[in-house]
Amino acid sequence: MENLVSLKKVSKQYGKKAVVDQVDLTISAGQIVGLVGPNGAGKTTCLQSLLGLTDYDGEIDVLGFEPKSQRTAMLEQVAYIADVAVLPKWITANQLLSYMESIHPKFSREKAESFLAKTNIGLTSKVGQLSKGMVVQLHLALILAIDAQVLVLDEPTLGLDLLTRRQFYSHLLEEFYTEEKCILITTHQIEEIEHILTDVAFIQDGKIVLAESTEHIKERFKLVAVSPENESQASSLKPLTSNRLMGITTMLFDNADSSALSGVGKVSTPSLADIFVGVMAKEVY
Ligand SMILES: Nc1ncnc2c1ncn2[C@@H]1O[C@H](COP(=O)(O)OP(=O)(O)OP(=O)(O)O)[C@@H](O)[C@H]1O
Repeated sequence: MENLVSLKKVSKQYGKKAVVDQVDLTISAGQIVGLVGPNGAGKTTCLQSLLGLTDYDGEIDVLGFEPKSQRTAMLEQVAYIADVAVLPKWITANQLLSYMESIHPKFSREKAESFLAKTNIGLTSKVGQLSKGMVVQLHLALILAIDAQVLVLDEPTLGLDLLTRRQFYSHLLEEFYTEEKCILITTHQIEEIEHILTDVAFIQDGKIVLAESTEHIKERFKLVAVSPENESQASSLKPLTSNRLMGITTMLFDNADSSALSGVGKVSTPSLADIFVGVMAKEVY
């Protein structure tokens, strides 16, 4: 697989604090990577570094460009939705399309219009007259109409209702994603994107604490509902976390022997959210 994005030992300090700390990450064509971490973990700073929006130490390569020194050329091939994305209230959808057409060589007005035709946004609608969800849809129409190989999304569905969030991700897969492209996405709502992710990177205190394909991660971690008589035996297998609810103890294991696990209870595959909580707990305690 062709590498589209790579970060090598990337760090960023604010004062004495390293908010991004020696981050290594590569993203290849066809990958949809979730960068997941608690508030203040360094997700946005990582994205800003790879978009050349902030200075950093270390090496970043995006489609052969160095973001710090070749930002303008790089951004012709990279599309980006920021969590603080703001469009001016007075502008109409039509004016926005014309503006994008005039500044971006890879923007297709036809694509944007066909996307907007599936929404309630008219070409004469002003941004100020749209709901929050509609503004995100308008933004998405602009982004999806750019023939970019790399798409970077920072909390793209923040503040949207469940239906609009689902719609956002299905549009993303249908209208943008192909095997030649990659998507890097940060979100707190991991349950909602786990079905579309090919890979996940967990970040805490600026450090990547786990980076794996979702396929491999689900083979590696197991959840076991342990019956009371097997609790001490299960504990000796060193679970990452242990939770008791209505008399049943559920333990999360990382790389434990599968026959030993099936000997102490009912084994199932955890969700990415379960794994995230387990890995973060291990890093904290
Ligand atoms: N301009 C800045 N000056 C000083 N500190 C900053 C600046 N920008 C970010 N930080 C700090 O860097 C750390 C990482 O912030 P960042 O926004 O990257 O986190 P995040 O993982 O995106 O968080 P969230 O999920 O809350 O959006 C935080 O401790 C934040 O306070």
